[in-house]
Amino acid sequence: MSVLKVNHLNKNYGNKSVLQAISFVINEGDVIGLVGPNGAGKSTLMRSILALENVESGSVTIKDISNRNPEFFKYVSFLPSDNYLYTQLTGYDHLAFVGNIYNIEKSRIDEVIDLIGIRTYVNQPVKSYSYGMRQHLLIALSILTKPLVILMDEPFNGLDPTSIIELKQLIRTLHTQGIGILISTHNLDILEDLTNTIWFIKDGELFKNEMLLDVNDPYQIEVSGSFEKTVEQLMTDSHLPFQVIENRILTDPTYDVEKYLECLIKNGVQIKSVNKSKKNLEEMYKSFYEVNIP
Ligand SMILES: Nc1ncnc2c1ncn2[C@@H]1O[C@H](COP(=O)(O)OP(=O)(O)OP(=O)(O)O)[C@@H](O)[C@H]1O
Repeated sequence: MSVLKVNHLNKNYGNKSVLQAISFVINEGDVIGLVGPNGAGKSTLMRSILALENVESGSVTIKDISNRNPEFFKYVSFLPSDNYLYTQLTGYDHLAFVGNIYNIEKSRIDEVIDLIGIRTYVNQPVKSYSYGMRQHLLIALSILTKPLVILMDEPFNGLDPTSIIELKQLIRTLHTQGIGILISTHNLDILEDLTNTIWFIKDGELFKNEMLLDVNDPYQIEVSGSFEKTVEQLMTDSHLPFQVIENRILTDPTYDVEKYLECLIKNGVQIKSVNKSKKNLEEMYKSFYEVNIP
């Protein structure tokens, strides 16, 4: 079910168009990676969704409630890349403050403290927190209201490997609870681990990854079982170009995949699966943004 709807958003800074007719929908449980080079407009998009920017045109709604209506913020929360915390106050003060605004029970605050694992320091002033501890508090604040959608701007920055693993796990848990998550990050490896849905921003336009799947990508044929000749030998005999990686054969996209299958089946090789081989995200990024590294 669709939750957040962004319709035809346009945003300029002076004469410069930063967002151009951006439209999309975030559905329940979506985990979407938002990728683009520095200055591409990722933060501007998030800030525009949250009505922190005046946009030229377009609309943003959740459950048909506009982002111009304060009720919108019951359902959407933001994990900012900048650390907006009051250093004299404790972590608990922050949670209680937000809890007060939204009438949240103390038991929910306790639940979140344990879920995010900040119990040992939540009563200390934020000025004594490390960067990672502050990030954990921001994450706790972002889920306190049980939002339907969370926007995360560079959530992995400054986290140690343990915290990265924990945050990835938390994102997976939020996903299973049906929360839609839009994550802006430069960390392609982490993103690739979390989701297949990657959106690229380029020159103010949004490109969804479905558009980037290349019809010329090779197939991967996974095989199993024992056979007289090695798979390498079979492929060589068939004069079909191929690569073998463990028990997977990568086809040459200029040849029909059926030819490979015919040859394998004829020789008694068991086919476990046939998939379009997805380029890894770094390769997709390089080809989309025309990054040439000699
Ligand atoms: N307040 C502002 N006034 C004028 N131009 C701005 C302002 N904020 C952002 N911009 C410009 O808008 C464009 C998009 O910036 P934005 O911060 O959204 O990019 P980003 O993709 O989040 O970049 P990064 O990966 O570096 O965080 C950039 O060209 C930037 O210079």
